[in-house]
Amino acid sequence: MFGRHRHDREGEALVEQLVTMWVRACEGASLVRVVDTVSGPTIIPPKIVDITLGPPTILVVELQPGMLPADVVDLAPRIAPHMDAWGLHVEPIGHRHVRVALLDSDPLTGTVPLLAGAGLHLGRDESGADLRIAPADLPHAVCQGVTRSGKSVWTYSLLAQLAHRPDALIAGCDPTGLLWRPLAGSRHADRLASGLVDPGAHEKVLAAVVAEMDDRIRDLPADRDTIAVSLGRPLLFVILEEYPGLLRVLDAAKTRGDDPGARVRALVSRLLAEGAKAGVRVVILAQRAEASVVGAFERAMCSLRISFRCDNRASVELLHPGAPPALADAHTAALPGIALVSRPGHPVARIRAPYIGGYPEFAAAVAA
Ligand SMILES: Nc1ncnc2c1ncn2[C@@H]1O[C@H](COP(=O)(O)OP(=O)(O)OP(=O)(O)O)[C@@H](O)[C@H]1O
Repeated sequence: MFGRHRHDREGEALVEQLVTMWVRACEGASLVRVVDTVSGPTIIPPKIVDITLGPPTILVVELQPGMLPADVVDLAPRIAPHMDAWGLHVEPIGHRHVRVALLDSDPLTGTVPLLAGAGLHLGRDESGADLRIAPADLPHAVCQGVTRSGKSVWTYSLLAQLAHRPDALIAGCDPTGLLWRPLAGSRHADRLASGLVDPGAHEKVLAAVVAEMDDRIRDLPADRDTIAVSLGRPLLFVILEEYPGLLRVLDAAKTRGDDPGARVRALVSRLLAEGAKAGVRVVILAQRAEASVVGAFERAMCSLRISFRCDNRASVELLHPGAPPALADAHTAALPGIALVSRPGHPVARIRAPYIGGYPEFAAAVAA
């Protein structure tokens, strides 16, 4: 029938039990193909073709015609309890099979240390794999999460990894006034605007970065459409901390002849639209990536999207349209540091962000 990697009697009984549970769970969750036969409709669930007893127990499952791996992912929250599992980790194998790991407990419960390495360490997924992206490969990003969800800690880890890289410069706006304090006097300081005492400082910084981007594009050799990142021309990471809050303050200062919020929006739009080829990467941070602030254009430009705990399913769907509803609902109760990540070519995934510590550890890492 199929490979069983524990050949004792107990193993045989377990395998049979798992097959029965799988069939019932798939029937209950409607993960079945219905075929009309002479004796009436017949229900056929995806077929288990291999079982490796764990923990974690791994099933290799052949999908029925018309099914996609994403169908199993979507229904996993309904199937898992009936397989006596906390959850299922589903990975496609080719087009017709999936590997289903039965998880005893949330694999993201433990803290993940920030690990040094070539790419930026952005988190660890449910299979234990670290999500690393080389700085040059990082697309524009948007990160949301309600208060105490772990957004700041994730930002601290990102900045700690960028602060000492000779091929990266940090720029941007921090209306809270805390993020840039440890970078005072550093090589990044010229491009950082902090606090709200002088809201115009944020526009000046963004205008300077846009001017730098224009210079870089103007200087592109005839045979290139993207700049070569070098120590002389490092990547420019434009971090927009609490971007909606900044825009609210600027919009409140709007007068008949002056609209600073519109100008800042226009500068950020230019960075998003043209920055990638000039070595500019934008990271938008918000409690909620509300449509009035992070509109369709901004979302389309930010292909890395990270959501820490959100207050409701609709907030999750702002950045992860098409996420399984059960996953989006469960994310409203996520622990601090646990996020959903969407990026091109990958299904939405749960990760645990690396933990660098609190503000003192961040300040020490950035200043070191
Ligand atoms: N990756 C993580 N691993 C473990 N614990 C974490 C992680 N991220 C955050 N925490 C815990 O959650 C707390 C809140 O995190 P953080 O300050 O980053 O939230 P926040 O979303 O930025 O909230 P606020 O908007 O209020 O600043 C931290 O003090 C820490 O105890």
